[in-house]
Amino acid sequence: MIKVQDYRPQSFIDFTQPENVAAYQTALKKVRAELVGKHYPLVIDGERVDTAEKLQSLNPCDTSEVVGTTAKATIEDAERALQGAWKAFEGWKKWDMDARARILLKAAAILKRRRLEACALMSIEVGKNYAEADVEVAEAIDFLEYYARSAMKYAGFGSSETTWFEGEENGLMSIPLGVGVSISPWNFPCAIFIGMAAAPIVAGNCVLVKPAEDAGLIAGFMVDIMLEAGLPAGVLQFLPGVGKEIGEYLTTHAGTRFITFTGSRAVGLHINEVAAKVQPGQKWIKRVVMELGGKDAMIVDETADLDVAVTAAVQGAFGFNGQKCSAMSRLIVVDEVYDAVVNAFVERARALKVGTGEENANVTAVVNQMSFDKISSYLELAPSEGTVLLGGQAPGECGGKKGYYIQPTIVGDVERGARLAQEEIFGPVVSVLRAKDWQDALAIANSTEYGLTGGVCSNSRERLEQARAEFEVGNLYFNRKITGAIVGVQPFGGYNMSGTDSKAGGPDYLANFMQLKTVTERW
Ligand SMILES: NC(=O)c1ccc[n+]([C@@H]2O[C@H](COP(=O)([O-])OP(=O)(O)OC[C@H]3O[C@@H](n4cnc5c(N)ncnc54)[C@H](O)[C@@H]3O)[C@@H](O)[C@H]2O)c1
Ligand SMILES: N[C@@H](CCC=O)C(=O)O
Repeated sequence: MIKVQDYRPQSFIDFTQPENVAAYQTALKKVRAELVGKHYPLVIDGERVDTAEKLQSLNPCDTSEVVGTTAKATIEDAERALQGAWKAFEGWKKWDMDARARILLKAAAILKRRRLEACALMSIEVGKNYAEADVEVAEAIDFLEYYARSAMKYAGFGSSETTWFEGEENGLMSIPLGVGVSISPWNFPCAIFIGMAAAPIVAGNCVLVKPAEDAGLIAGFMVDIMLEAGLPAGVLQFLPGVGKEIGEYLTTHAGTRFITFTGSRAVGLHINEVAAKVQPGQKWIKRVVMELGGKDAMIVDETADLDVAVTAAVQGAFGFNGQKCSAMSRLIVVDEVYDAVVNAFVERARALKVGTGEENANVTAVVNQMSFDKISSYLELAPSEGTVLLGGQAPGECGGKKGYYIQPTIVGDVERGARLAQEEIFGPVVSVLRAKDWQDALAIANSTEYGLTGGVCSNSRERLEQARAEFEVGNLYFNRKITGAIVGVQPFGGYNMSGTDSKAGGPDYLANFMQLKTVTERW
């Protein structure tokens, strides 16, 4: 058993302090000097492997800038990585749990030292402002620290309780699954990327990690940290590439034991389907862990503190431009306070500054052309589905820089069945819905197929308790924003079409990557 203090989440950097802003700006300069323009090859069996074709990472806030490149894995690379990982698994599965956990703790220590570099890189690569980048890197450190400690409870024989039976020893062993594929999104390209790799790895599995096409550099940065921390060759195979090519190949492959996927509902459901089909030579049912999208709502009733509600709405809707699965994309307000809440919400949102991540703007550019086009199409739809109260334009430039800029947008009086109220837009666009009363508000909140995050701003104990029981989401928040779950504090994940409710950063998350063996010895 390793000797560590109890897990405590990282605190966040206070960017109201000028010295912290100055430190961030120094890190931006360092990253511009040392990491921008860098190329990350694949890592297969501990070797750096380059490819003829490359993937480019563009700065979304200034699309004339190529931030850097990664290799682009081919099917042959994916096949080699899979075979190599199975070889590495033979050794890795025999490591003591605490020895594996030490590698995560060492990686966390390195990341703590390089915290601002990781932040600055994300400001440039995906347009995160300082606080959003910092919260994410803190989460990445937390995942490493938390999963290292969680692993302890699965170590050895008898890690789960069984009932005593006279004349026998009975016990449960948690054993790793084998080799899996981890496919991650671009919106939390540091924390989710590393959390989805570290958890199966510490449990004794080997993992092929496929980062999102738009955020390969921060992924490469994190892989370097894991290797520096001492991860043996083949345990983590780094395979930047195209989802439809190598992602499809690996999720279909007979040799893939498990898939951990975070991304859109459409891709997730497709993977779920192909993974369910047994391929020739396949000897297991693939384990699939899915974290998908959301259409998350916050309700404000007539008993709420309106200032608390409006602050929560602005933070939940526009943090990282609404590009969070947890983002408040529906604000449901009871009729009695509708005008007061909506007017205050619009005024607060109007004050948000649009600009680059490096300038620490409140709202920056969305990640890529595809997102820009998709969000723009919802902006075109908006006037026919409600009243555009703020924004509504996609200028595609800001301060003389061409980028994927969308104005923070609020659309009032959207009907519950409208596309704006049902489909995940994944940008700075909020639909406001008017509810007759509290019961109607709760019914509206539950009228989607998703079930990820939700919130209630109310001072009615009875209603909060009703929401606790009946609001159909995996993460429910009262009288605060509905984003920003902290590892170990608010285990995260949704149900219904939002995923398999696997609860990243929760006490049982590692069990997703293990199987149990019951062993009985008659004395
Ligand atoms: N529930 C959560 O915890 C959570 C967290 C973050 C993001 N998300 C969701 O992720 C989405 C945004 O991320 P995105 O745009 O990167 O999602 P996406 O589904 O487009 O892509 C996610 C990953 O899947 C890969 N991929 C694409 N097609 C594939 C295929 N056929 N086979 C295998 N892999 C394939 C991509 O290359 C990428 O790495 C949103 O819907 C958001 O809600 C959910
Ligand atoms: N865990 C993050 C959301 C991750 C999805 O994008 C939050 O709680 O806001």
